[in-house]
Amino acid sequence: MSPTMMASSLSVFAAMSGGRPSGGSAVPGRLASSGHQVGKQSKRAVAQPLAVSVVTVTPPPPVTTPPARPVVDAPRRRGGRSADGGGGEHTAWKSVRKERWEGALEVEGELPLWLDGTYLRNGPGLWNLGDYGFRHLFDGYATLVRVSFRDGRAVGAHRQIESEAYKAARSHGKVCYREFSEVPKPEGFLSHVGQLASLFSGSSLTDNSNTGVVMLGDGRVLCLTETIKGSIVVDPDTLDTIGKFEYEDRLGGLIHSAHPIVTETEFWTLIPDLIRPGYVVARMDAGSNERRFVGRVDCRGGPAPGWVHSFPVTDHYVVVPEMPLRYCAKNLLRAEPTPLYKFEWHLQSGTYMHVMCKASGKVVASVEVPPFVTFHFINAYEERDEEGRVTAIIADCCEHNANTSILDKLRLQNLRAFNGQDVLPDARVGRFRIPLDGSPFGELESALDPDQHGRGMDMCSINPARLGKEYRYTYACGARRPCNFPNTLTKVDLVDKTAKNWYEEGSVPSEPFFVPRPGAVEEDDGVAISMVSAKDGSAYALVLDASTFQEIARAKFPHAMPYGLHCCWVPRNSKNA
Ligand SMILES: CC(=O)/C=C/C=C(C)/C=C/C1=C(C)CCCC1(C)C
Ligand SMILES: CC(/C=C/C=O)=C\C=C\C=O
Ligand SMILES: [Fe+2]
Repeated sequence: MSPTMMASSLSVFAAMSGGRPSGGSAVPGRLASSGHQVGKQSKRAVAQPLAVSVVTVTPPPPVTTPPARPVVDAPRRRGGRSADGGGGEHTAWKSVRKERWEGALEVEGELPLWLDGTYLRNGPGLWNLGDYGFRHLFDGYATLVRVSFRDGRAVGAHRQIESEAYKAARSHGKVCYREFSEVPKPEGFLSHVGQLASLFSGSSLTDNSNTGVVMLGDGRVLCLTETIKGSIVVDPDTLDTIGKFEYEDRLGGLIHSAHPIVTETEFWTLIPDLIRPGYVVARMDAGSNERRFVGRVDCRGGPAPGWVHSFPVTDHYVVVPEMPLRYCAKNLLRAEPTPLYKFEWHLQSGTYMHVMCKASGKVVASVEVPPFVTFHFINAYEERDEEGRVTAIIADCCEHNANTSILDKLRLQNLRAFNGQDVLPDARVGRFRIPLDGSPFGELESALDPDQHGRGMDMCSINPARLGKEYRYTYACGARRPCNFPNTLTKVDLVDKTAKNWYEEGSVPSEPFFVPRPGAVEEDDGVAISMVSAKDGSAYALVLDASTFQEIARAKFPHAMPYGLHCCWVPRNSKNA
């Protein structure tokens, strides 16, 4: 690729800074259209549509399971066959077998009567197209799961999100957009040129919103990934894909943090700027589609901003992390994945934490910290002295001991290949202290002995009432060794520095999502809900008492369910009800 082409391709990854486009003229929200190039190119391919099973709505228990019809679960040419000694792959890593399903769930135990609303979980649940298997956990097409609780009963459902990327793959039987590691195969020189052109505009990037699901302050439910075009509005009851969430502003950028901070009144996001390395901090009011520029953080290291899958806020500040695991424009354009996919490890460039005042947009601290690797920040809060002055920001994250190998461990081949060996890299609750007195350095330490949670730590939640405030508990996935993936649920007490753990042999639990009891005063008064893929191929929503961390009930799906990522809670009395 010529330097000119590379420069123009970079421009589409620039976020507007200070209200002006930085280094490029593109307004990517406009350019990222329906993937015209992809459609044209795909016409030549032999259409290989995926079979789609019909929706099944079953009455309350007893539940009869309709015969599962494999739609997309065929032998892989790539992506790895079972290497678990012949017992078959764990269903956590097998593609969802039905396009959509709904039905009553059999409940074991007693669901609390106050639990009245809908738990939603998003995640990459479909990793196969015909006989082609995807490479990485993060590549899968989004599967949205719903468990609605009322009067001690539970109804479950799941459905594929109808992103452009998924619909194109379904009609053409192949990957048509750039996913986390998968890239559409070029068909000859001309289409290769077309691909480069579409990359420059951003139109070849995926809108496969397979990562998060959030309820905005106005009740709209949004599924998200790291591409801005992959912000998709869904109906939490039918799981219908309603349409794209259009950001009605000129902030630009093609990628953003997968985890905005969402409250009843606002939405905070980070938009990395790959041209002039930095981050734009933006805020959107509930009920609006317009992000407003708040401020900009310039990177202190280079050559690109650090990956910002998530970031934390306090009541008055936004914390902007600058990890040595940085975006890499060259890798974004490659056809084949590199060991760190779209990223590069730049230890020598330094590691920083920046703090921006929410009200003024001014950077009030920028400190160097020890290197770290995280996907997920847990929470942050303001440390104050006796006079009530803020002296420092405390920020906690699920920290992978500055080791990027976790990305490789999340390749499907590795996840499917568990043979009893302990191969999950150690992780911990990393606690940053960022002084606000102008000191150049911040601290990073383990918040508790990582052995308390088996040295596994990711996929965290907190009581939303403690967002940005001093807090005591986080719920996350931990480990019982040996394992190749977090296989426990853990409740971490950051004051006592202890953890309570839930474990069931061979089970793969997903993020334990905290739902507060209405009217609760205590921070841990509520439940933690996790979807579990069990060793025997069954799947259920596990409801733990968040205080004791003991099981209260499980609501069983009549069929297997794959692993999934993040969740949200839609209370029955929300604007959606
Ligand atoms: C599931 C999860 O945690 C992360 C998903 C990340 C994705 C899908 C990232 C996708 C990207 C592209 C498709 C191109 C631009 C770079 C990058 C943000 C990595
Ligand atoms: C599932 C995961 C990490 C597990 C490792 O311990 C990370 C998911 C990241 C995206 O949301
Ligand atoms: Fe995430």
